[in-house]
Amino acid sequence: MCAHPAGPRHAEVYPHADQAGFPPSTSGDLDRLHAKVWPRNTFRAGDGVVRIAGVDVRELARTYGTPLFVIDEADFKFRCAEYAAAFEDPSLVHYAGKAFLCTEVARWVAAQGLSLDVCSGGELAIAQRAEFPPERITFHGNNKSVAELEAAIEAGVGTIVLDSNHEIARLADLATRHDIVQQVLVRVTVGVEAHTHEFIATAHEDQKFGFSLASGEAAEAVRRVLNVPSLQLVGLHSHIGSQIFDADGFEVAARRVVGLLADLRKEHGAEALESLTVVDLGGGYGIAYTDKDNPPPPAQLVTQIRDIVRKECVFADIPVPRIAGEPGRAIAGPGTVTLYEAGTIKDVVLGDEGVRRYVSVDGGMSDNIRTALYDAAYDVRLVSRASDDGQPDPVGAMLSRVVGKHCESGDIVVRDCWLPETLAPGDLLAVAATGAYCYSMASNYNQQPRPAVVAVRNGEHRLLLRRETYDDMLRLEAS
Ligand SMILES: Cc1ncc(COP(=O)(O)O)c(C=O)c1O
Ligand SMILES: N[C@@H](CCCC[NH3+])C(=O)O
Repeated sequence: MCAHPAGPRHAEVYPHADQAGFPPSTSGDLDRLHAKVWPRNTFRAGDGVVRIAGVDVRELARTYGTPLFVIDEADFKFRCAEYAAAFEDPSLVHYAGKAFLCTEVARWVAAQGLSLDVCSGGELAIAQRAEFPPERITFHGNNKSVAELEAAIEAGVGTIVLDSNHEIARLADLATRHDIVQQVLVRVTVGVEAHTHEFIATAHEDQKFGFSLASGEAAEAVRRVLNVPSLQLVGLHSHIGSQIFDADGFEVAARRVVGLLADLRKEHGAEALESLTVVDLGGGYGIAYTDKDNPPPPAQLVTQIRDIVRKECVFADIPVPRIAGEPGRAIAGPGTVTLYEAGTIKDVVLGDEGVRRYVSVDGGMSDNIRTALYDAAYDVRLVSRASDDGQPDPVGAMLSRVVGKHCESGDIVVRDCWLPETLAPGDLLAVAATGAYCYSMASNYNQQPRPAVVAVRNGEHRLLLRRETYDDMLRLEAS
């Protein structure tokens, strides 16, 4: 064991330590749970063991096994309420179910008065199972199938966001055949380069979503919709990307959408656009994955966006629309952690570059693909005990890499982090802020069953999704 985590040994052995930030200088630092990164109701008790909403993580692991997604229910609901207040009307907040959706979560969202954004027949099926009020459902997607569109109509989905000319034709036909008038939004590609990872930016010209504003496609889509009696245009939509911290991209998007609105009014007149009362600026609100991330509070960002829309509308002399949004990550992400059990631990000597400690856990890229896909950063902590285990000797910190159990060297959960030198197989690790796009992007790679999901609240825990079994996977075998 080294004398002190910040001692010279670490500077020599880990020249690349800056990737994980400075080494923690005390066991307290190693064990710290930064408030902006961890679920609101998480704390490390005097015995060193972490409780989430009053529930001991060891009890969760014993009861449900690991890997395990643990949702702080109150945290999720708090964030729903925060966005409802920021948008000044809960129904204008369309929780993006792609971040994470199961029946119980859909019920929470419904009970909070929020609307729900679904982007597939499968997400719609969960919403229906939860008896989510259909008029508060919005259906998204660049390639909704005819069957999905039909299911949406039959479910009475409130709005469908149109994404292509083929879809306008398909939906017009289906709505006519069902003898209904379907409310729709037109998704506009505003040409914004959002400051985020290339794979999660969605409003630059060269990608698959929406109708281009610059080329006139968006205005042409509106013309088409206005000519179809079975479709009613109720709004314009824009989504610039995901994990965005600053308002600049949203502001440009808002300005361009309002500009289009003004042009449309000139072209078609106020009466023809009477029903067009909503501008939905999508989701994308960023969250803190590590203590280096500083996302603005929802109210601040939403207010900035709303102010821009109002100002632009006054300038263009058009009525101010209702402003809707679609936060997914910002509601589901921060309140969930993934619990893993540490397995094999290897110290790999990197020549002149020191040693890298590989800590393997019992999950990996099958329950969190984000590190491999987007080079995402996460905060990970030992949670089943204090680093020093109550002993007086200071504990060393090892620059570590938390990896999964898959046959893939890119199977990394946390690329660089400091973990106690005393970490041993059987210890529990928790990775913070895994509520969005981890379970929902999970796979069965290497025939790994998907983890269970539990909710914790007021010292109690309950299962939301059970762990997959080998039988669940084998049931697909046709012979
Ligand atoms: C149309 C649309 N709305 C909302 C979201 C949710 O985004 P986020 O989870 O970043 O808030 C997405 C995903 O990026 C999306 O594509
Ligand atoms: N799945 C992405 C975000 C894309 C969201 C859907 N458009 C992520 O994990 O960050």
